Amino acid sequence: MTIPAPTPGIATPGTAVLLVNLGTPQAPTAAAVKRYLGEFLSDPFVVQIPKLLWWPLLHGLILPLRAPRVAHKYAEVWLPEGSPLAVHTQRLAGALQARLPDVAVLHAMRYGEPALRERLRELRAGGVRRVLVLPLYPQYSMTTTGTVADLVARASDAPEARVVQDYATDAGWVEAVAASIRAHWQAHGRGERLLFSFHGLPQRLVDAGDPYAAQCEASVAEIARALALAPEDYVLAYQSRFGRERWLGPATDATVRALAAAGVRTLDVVCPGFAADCLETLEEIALQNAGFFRDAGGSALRYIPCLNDAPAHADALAALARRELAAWPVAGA
Ligand SMILES: C=CC1=C(C)c2cc3[nH]c(cc4nc(cc5[nH]c(cc1n2)c(C)c5CCC(=O)O)C(CCC(=O)O)=C4C)c(C)c3C=C
Ligand SMILES: [Fe+2]
Ligand SMILES: [Fe+2]
Repeated sequence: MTIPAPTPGIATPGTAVLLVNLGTPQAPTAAAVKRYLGEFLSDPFVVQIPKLLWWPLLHGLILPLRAPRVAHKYAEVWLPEGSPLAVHTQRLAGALQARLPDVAVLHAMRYGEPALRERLRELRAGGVRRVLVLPLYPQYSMTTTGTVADLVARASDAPEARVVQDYATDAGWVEAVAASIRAHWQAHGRGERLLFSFHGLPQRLVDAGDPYAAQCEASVAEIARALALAPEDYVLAYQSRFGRERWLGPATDATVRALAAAGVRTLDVVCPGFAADCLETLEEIALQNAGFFRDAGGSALRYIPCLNDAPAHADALAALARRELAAWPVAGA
């Protein structure tokens, strides 16, 4: 880890910005997926089943059955440099560092490597006194941002920390997403319909007060406004259901099939809940759901990539970080 020498500027010396993403396996193999999913699905913020019931089910049934199947899917989207989620997250941190020369910009993962817990320890040991933690989830959920904030709050040997809660309607981020959609239309022509697909969540959590669904709706409303879309131009759906209980709806796969059955031939899909392309976008949307659409009579599902390390994305997040740091009073200053 290199921490830049203190220079006068927007931030006090000893300040860092830490981008945090979910995490991903180290390799597209069943063993690596088992290790990663084991940690992820053992987090009580993600799965709320009592440990005594969940543990045997997870380790006896779910991981042995799911890991080989999911490893095969990872292999289909794996990049020469590694897992797409890891590669794009690391590149985004680099792009942010170039825009914030006065602070150290690093990335970490909530599950797997580089571990958030370890990063916080390293920052403190490296002389960083304040860290702005920026979870790469535009919309807040207790299962994502919530568990990052919980780990940060419990980390005793960490710098003083602030956690960005969400940026679902941040003007810079909204414009970056809208610009990526415009660029896609420019390159490929405009599809008959635009589908906004977000990662799903158990309905039970939304009913208990998780603001995630409301924030997804707010993001869509702002992006639609930026693009001057009419209500009939677009739809919102939720993907990646896991387990048997009811999840937020409508489901992306059912929506894609219904649109094709209703006569839509070209469908554009964007996933504004994901900062970086990953298994859920590159495999589930661009491969699997594209197949569902064709099988139901559609001609082409055209996937619009995540913002990844696009300049407009890095600009928006750098501006967000600058604002957060400027609003953070320095003790004794
Ligand atoms: C109870 C299960 C899950 C909840 C709740 C959940 C919420 C949630 N997840 C993301 C973002 C990502 N999830 C990803 C993969 C993934 N998610 C789950 C389960 C839950 N997610 C599983 C089991 C998996 C692994 C893949 C699989 O086995 O199907 C990823 C991709 C990771 C990668 O390596 O590419 C992301 C990103 C959000 C935003 C969210 C709540 C809003
Ligand atoms: Fe997930
Ligand atoms: Fe999935």
